[in-house]
Order: sequence, then C-alpha cells, then structure tokens
Amino acid sequence: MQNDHSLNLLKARPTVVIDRVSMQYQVASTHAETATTSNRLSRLRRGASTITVHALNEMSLVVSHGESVGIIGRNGSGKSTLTRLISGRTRPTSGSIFASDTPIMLGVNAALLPDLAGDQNVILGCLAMGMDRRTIAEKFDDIVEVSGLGDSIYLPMKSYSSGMASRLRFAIATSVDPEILLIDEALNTGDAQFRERSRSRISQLRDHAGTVFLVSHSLGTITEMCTRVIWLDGGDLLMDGDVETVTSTYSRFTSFLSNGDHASAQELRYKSRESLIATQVLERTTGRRSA
Ligand SMILES: Nc1ncnc2c1ncn2[C@@H]1O[C@H](COP(=O)(O)OP(=O)(O)OP(=O)(O)O)[C@@H](O)[C@H]1O
Repeated sequence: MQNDHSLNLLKARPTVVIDRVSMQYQVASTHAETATTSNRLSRLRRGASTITVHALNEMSLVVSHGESVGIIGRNGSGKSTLTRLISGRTRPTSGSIFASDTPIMLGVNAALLPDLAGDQNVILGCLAMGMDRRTIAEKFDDIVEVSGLGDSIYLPMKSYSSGMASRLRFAIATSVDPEILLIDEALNTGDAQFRERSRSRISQLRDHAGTVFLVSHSLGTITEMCTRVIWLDGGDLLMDGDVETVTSTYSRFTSFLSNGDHASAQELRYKSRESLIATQVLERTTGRRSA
C-alpha cells in the first residue's frame, strides 16, 4: 500500500507547488468604535485608517499534470486571490509558488480591444500570447469554432454580450494548449451549448497532460469538469480531495448556513479543517546526505 502511494507520487509530475503561502492586503477603513457623523466628515478630510485583510492564511498544495482542480467557497473566501497568486499577477505576502510553465489566466492574459472585430481580436490575443503568424493562421479556424460566435466574429467586440466576449477569450486563451490554465468564473456566463464545448476543450487540455484550475460557484460545473476540489473559507483551506466528498460536504455547510444553523456549519468547518492532511513542501537539498 505504502509502496503504491510512493510510486504514484513519483509518477505524478507536479506543475504547481504552493509552499506556505499567505496573502494579506492593507486596506483603508472608515470603521471606528465611536464613529459619529461629525468625525466621519472630519475623516473625509484626514483620510481613513488602514486595516489588514487576511485574504489567505498559510497553505501549501502540490498540483500535478492531468489534474483539473476546482476551487470552491463562499464570497470573499480567497478563491480569486489564490488564482491571482498562482498566475503570478500578485506576489504573496509570505511563502513561494513554483510553476513548471507560465500559467495562463483566462480573460486576463488576452488583452483584447473593444473597437476591433472578433477576428482581429483573435489575432491580437494570439500575438499577445507569443504566437507567430504561421501558428496563428493554423489555429485561427479552430479558435473561431471553439468560440461558437459564427458570423458575429466579424462584428466589433464592444457589440458582444458579456457571455459572447468570455467565449472569445476562452477560445483564444485555450488555443495555446497552456500547461497551466486558470479559469475564474468565466465559464458560468456561457449558454448550455458553450458549456458543452468548453467542457470538451478542458478535457482535451487535461488529456494533453495540462493542469486546469477552475473557480466557480456552480457545483455542477465543478463536478462536470474537475478531478479534484479544494474548499476555501475565510482564507483557510478546509478540504482538498475528490470531487464528490468535497462538494457534498460544502453543500451541507451552505445548507446549514441558509437554514440559520450556524452551530452545525461551524462544527462541520472545524471537522473538515481538522481532518485535512496538510501538504508539506520539503526543502530540496543538494550534495551528499549524512547517514
Ligand atoms: N485588491 C484587494 N485589496 C484589498 N482586499 C482585497 C483585494 N482583493 C481581495 N481582497 C479581500 O480578500 C478577501 C478574499 O477575496 P477574494 O476576491 O479572493 O474572494 P473570492 O473567494 O474570490 O470571492 P468571490 O466569490 O466573491 O469572488 C476578501 O476579504 C476581499 O475583500
């Protein structure tokens, strides 16, 4: 048993290693114990005080090739912060993140222009991702096909609905077969046909041994597309495991909360966190080891 486990670890090729990462933001706050209208007005002149928001408390994770990791949790639990850290757009307050290749963040990396037509934006987006002209020409039809925009591809992007724009971004961002793809909610805007198309595109990416991170409030989307799920709450990593176990526990948690049963929700939160087996990232040492 132990040998099987060690063998699996050896076979797994890590793509993202999150080593004791935490994130705090310094934010201006107008809160005061003794706030009155007059001192609120005087604070308008003096400026607000600063507080620290603990967006992510220290956590470690190792994600490997072929994994599609769903990130779930209530509003403000730290999901977007975690994806921004993995993408390298934000630096963690403490800890380090290692990635085997540049992570592509859907919708952010494709710097598209609203005045240009969809087809022109395809070229712009591909150039921005570092493709040469020949590769763009090879991929062009496939990108238009994945976007499902039909003749709307020739219209300016500013005339698109938000769902149409995110379909185009999805098609462009996934055309590079990124080794690490981060998707934050973008898939929820599409219609059923697009969801089907994006689902098959994500499984293609996984088959090419890539890694996908998907933030979503839709447990249906997570169940359809992910092989592993992590649950964040209040900046804490509460669960990390198979899709069924984590999503069903999270559903119980949210239904306790919506029924006003905060005690049971807290108990479930506590138990989940207690049973989490924390990842430990060991220092890599070189040279001869002593006995
Ligand atoms: N740029 C920022 N400056 C200050 N605080 C921030 C910033 N970004 C996020 N936060 C805070 O960090 C915490 C986590 O936010 P984050 O956006 O990561 O949550 P989330 O789980 O993605 O939420 P949602 O489901 O609502 O998108 C929140 O308390 C939020 O207010």
